[in-house]
Amino acid sequence: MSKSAVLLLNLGSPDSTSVPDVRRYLEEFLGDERVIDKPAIGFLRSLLVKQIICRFRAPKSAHAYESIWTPEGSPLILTSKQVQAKLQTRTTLPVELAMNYGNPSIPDVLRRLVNQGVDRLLLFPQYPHYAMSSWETVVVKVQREAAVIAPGLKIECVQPYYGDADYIEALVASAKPYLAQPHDHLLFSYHGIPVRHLTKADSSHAHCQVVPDCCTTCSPAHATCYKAQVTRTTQLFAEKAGLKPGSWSITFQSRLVGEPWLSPYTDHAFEEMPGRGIKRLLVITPAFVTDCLETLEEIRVEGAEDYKKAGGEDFTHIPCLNDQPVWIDFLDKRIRAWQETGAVSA
Ligand SMILES: C=CC1=C(C)c2cc3[nH]c(cc4nc(cc5[nH]c(cc1n2)c(C)c5CCC(=O)O)C(CCC(=O)O)=C4C)c(C)c3C=C
Ligand SMILES: [Fe+2]
Ligand SMILES: [Fe+2]
Repeated sequence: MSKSAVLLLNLGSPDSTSVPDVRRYLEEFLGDERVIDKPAIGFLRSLLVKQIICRFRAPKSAHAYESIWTPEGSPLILTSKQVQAKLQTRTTLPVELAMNYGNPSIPDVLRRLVNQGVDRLLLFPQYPHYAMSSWETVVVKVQREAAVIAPGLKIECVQPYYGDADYIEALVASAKPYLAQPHDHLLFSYHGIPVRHLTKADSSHAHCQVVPDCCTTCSPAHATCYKAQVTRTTQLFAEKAGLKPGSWSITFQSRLVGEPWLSPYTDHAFEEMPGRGIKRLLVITPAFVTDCLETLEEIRVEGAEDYKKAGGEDFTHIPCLNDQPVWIDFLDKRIRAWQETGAVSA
């Protein structure tokens, strides 16, 4: 008899905030050829990542992690485990959790599933949008590891759900109490990626950044276009929440130096918005379903500080979906649809 299971996937965190642990984590993460994909020659990339980026970045990142760390560890891992536990109370299928980098690791979880006799697995990336550096890399990693550890395992994968009506409904419901507060503007701050990753993901090389208004002009390229997908999430949110035109905008955060990343940049917006009369700001971060370093430190701590320094008065970050009932409902509904009909998209 066939035995199915579900695997929740997210990015991962270092094991601790010590500089060696953070450096090891960054080396694994940034050493991924789908995250930092230049230079193309493997050993040159490894040299760049290990010797230059991680060496200098690790102490700064360790310090940032210290500011958000909980007594039980990384907020991203802790919340992901809470989601796993809550979801497990809703379904008879085993629900597992793995991180692309660090622990719980993909090979460890695959071994456990094989020992339980699981032969059909639903991957559920905790990323609403496709990006080579997030959705694609974690799915490819599971497939690559499974080919060795669990060659008989049938793997299926929930497709990016950036436009799924249930996902938008969950996001709007979670934001509702904050939208009811007096505010001047709602900023959608998405994790950035290098612009080059967009054009690389467009296999036609004839749409993204070529066609005017490429992200709102219908194209098969949108199946792998991060910018088109975050634009769609935002438009659908604005419609569902009844936002007034001009009362919201999109920016991109968390860029590294060295090449152009998606713009406008979130940190620039925090600095210039108060000068335009935006004194009460709401920030939502839908690229992350779980609060993590990038939301808790970069937005809630650093962002609020920069915004207030520039003359802003009131700054609120709307928490990610985390383990809120609306998010568990969404995950549960998609898992049931797969169990009943094999559907991996809405
Ligand atoms: C080339 C660099 C990076 C790309 C491309 C990138 C894309 C990307 N990342 C996420 C989600 C998360 N990123 C997180 C942290 C983080 N991201 C980068 C770099 C790139 N990300 C770095 C160096 C770090 C580590 C922290 C730091 O040193 O600043 C996190 C948080 C992890 C945590 O432990 O809390 C998440 C989540 C997505 C969705 C994405 C592409 C869209
Ligand atoms: Fe990132
Ligand atoms: Fe586009």
